[in-house]
Amino acid sequence: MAELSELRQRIDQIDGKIFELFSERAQVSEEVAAYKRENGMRVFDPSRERAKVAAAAEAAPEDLETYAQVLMELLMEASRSRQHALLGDASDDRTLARINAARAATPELFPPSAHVSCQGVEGAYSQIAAEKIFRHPTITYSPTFDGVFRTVEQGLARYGVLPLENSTAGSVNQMFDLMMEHSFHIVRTTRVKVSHNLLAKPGTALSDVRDIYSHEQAINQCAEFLSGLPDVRVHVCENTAVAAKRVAESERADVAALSSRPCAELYGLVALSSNVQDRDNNYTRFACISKDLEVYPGADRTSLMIVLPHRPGALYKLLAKFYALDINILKLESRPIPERDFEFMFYFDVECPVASPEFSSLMATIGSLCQECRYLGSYAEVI
Ligand SMILES: O=C(O)C(=O)C[C@]1(C(=O)O)C=C[C@@H](O)C=C1
Repeated sequence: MAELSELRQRIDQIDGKIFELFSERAQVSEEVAAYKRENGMRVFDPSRERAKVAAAAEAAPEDLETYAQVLMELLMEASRSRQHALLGDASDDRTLARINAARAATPELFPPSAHVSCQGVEGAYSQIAAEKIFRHPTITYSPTFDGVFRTVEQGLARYGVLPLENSTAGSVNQMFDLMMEHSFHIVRTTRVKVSHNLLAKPGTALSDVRDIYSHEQAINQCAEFLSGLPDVRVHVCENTAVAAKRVAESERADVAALSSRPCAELYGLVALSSNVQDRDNNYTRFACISKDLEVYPGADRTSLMIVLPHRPGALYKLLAKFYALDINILKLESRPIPERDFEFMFYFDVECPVASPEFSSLMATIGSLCQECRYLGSYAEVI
């Protein structure tokens, strides 16, 4: 049997030849790009690619068919990315044209003040988020998340601020379900440090408390603290500020709310216990939504909602696209699509400056990999 070092030498020689051919292929692909520019042709040619993948499977030994197909797809992925980079914005992709038009029409500066819709009542964490995003927001409150989407959709408020996810409890699933039902764009995101406190009316002792109100996410984030209070019933309500308001307005002296410090002041409550969340590095991310597409300078994140064909490798190919363009995925969430059996919507947040050639290449080609691709916007996150 040959020594491992000898076998590796042979592999190195083969790889050397492969990379020589790979460079040669890239040069020919550049010539194809030039030809396509001259003749007004699109970079992506699906029928040619299908034929190439079939030929790769045919040429490979039977047990290597799938690997050969994947290799061919990756080669063409790299080749297409290169062609897109060379041809720049020559693509006729409509989404890209819409994004570029929005970039040109959006003012340089993010508005310091605006009419903003938030869910809940005064004191909600969404209010804190809105005040981080805008210097002087004029906030109106809607009882539901759906109401915030509608207010923005109908042009009754220019922006809406909605929670997306929490570092301890995960995604706000309802938000991703509502996204499928509404038309909107994302123009900014921010993070708010969340610290929950058990608030009650002055005079209530911790041992008196029988019922606790809060938002589902806050309840999840304080699971350990709540498990230490066995005789207490926990009730879900719209948000943590609503919970505090309900306690303040209650006739009873044995109720409490998991809520924020500002809500204690706002509703005349006192903290029976402070910072009761399971983890101290507890953050919630909020999105600022608008009706029209606005892309401000410095946008380096993009959100997409994608439905993929039900075929082996569909998600893999999409991930390979991000990989080939060196685009980092910040978030990937999947939600079932209502009324479709086990079909899923994939929500992506990716990191890629909107002015980069990689972004143009992504937007010009992503449509070919998806059944549906909805572009939600490109934006910066304010810390
Ligand atoms: O044949 C072409 O039209 C090419 O641009 C080359 C190539 C490839 O790399 O093989 C790249 C992109 C197309 O989608 C199809 C094939």
